[in-house]
Amino acid sequence: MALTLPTHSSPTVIPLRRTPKPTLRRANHRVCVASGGAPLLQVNDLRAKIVESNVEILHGVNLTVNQGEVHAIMGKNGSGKSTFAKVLVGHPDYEVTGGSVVFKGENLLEMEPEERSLAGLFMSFQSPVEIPGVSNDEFLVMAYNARRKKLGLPELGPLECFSYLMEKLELVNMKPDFLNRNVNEGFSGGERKRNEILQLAVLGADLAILDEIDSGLDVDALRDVSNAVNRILTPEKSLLMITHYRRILDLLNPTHVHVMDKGKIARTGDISMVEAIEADGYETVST
Ligand SMILES: Nc1ncnc2c1ncn2[C@@H]1O[C@H](COP(=O)(O)OP(=O)(O)OP(=O)(O)O)[C@@H](O)[C@H]1O
Repeated sequence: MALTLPTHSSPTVIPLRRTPKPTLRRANHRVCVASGGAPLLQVNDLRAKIVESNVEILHGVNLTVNQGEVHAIMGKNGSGKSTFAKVLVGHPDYEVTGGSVVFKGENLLEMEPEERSLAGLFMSFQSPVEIPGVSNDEFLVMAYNARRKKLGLPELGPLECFSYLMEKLELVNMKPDFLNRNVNEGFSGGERKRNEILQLAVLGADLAILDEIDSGLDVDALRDVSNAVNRILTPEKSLLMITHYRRILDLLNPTHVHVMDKGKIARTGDISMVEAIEADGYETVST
């Protein structure tokens, strides 16, 4: 299923950490790639609509994420950030109506949601769902072994799985009791978010998409989650996070910050752009 990589006009930019003033660029302004890793995700003119209503939400998103980069997407409520993330993982509520998405050299849009996950795409949802009747450890072991199989690795037996899961629990600073409980059933909002990061730690991913992982977390939980994400990230792995808040950006140190507006990436810059947003709102950075 390998495809020729398409040309694209994604907003790859050089992070300007020493620039004293906020850096704002038009999304279609093409400059050099900063982090220099191989392209991992290439989104070109992606358009998508809600299946039920036929309303188009994404009106031509362009974005390139290279290996080792940390991207943050910000933007007003309702600008299309979560829709973009959900379209990337193949959520059935949306239909792609145009454009292309290449992930690790393959056409992502041709893959079923499960194939996308096995290929190394992980998404933590804004509101993680419960899976009644399935314990957290059963779910994690099943998903992890499926990923190992896809990678051509032997499945882990129960004892190996147990020690692997304990190591990951420690990474996320979660109590072992959470393994015996059904996935997210009765979990508080913050516990659900922490559990999402446990899933990421267990499964591993080439690209993790975290949709408002910081919402509803207390300060300690936010620090634990950020520490865990920083420890999971390697020079080959990348992160795409959606957030409204500066605090997580300071902890995860994005290489690129994008502003989504009306279903498009309207601006791309570095973390200094967040200062402008916090001072003057999105009007100064939207189209
Ligand atoms: N399944 C759906 N059914 C109906 N409307 C939808 C659906 N999905 C998205 N929308 C609409 O599409 C628009 C974009 O929603 P989306 O959740 O992507 O915004 P967002 O930028 O993530 O917002 P927020 O910052 O509030 O989380 C909104 O107006 C939303 O109501």
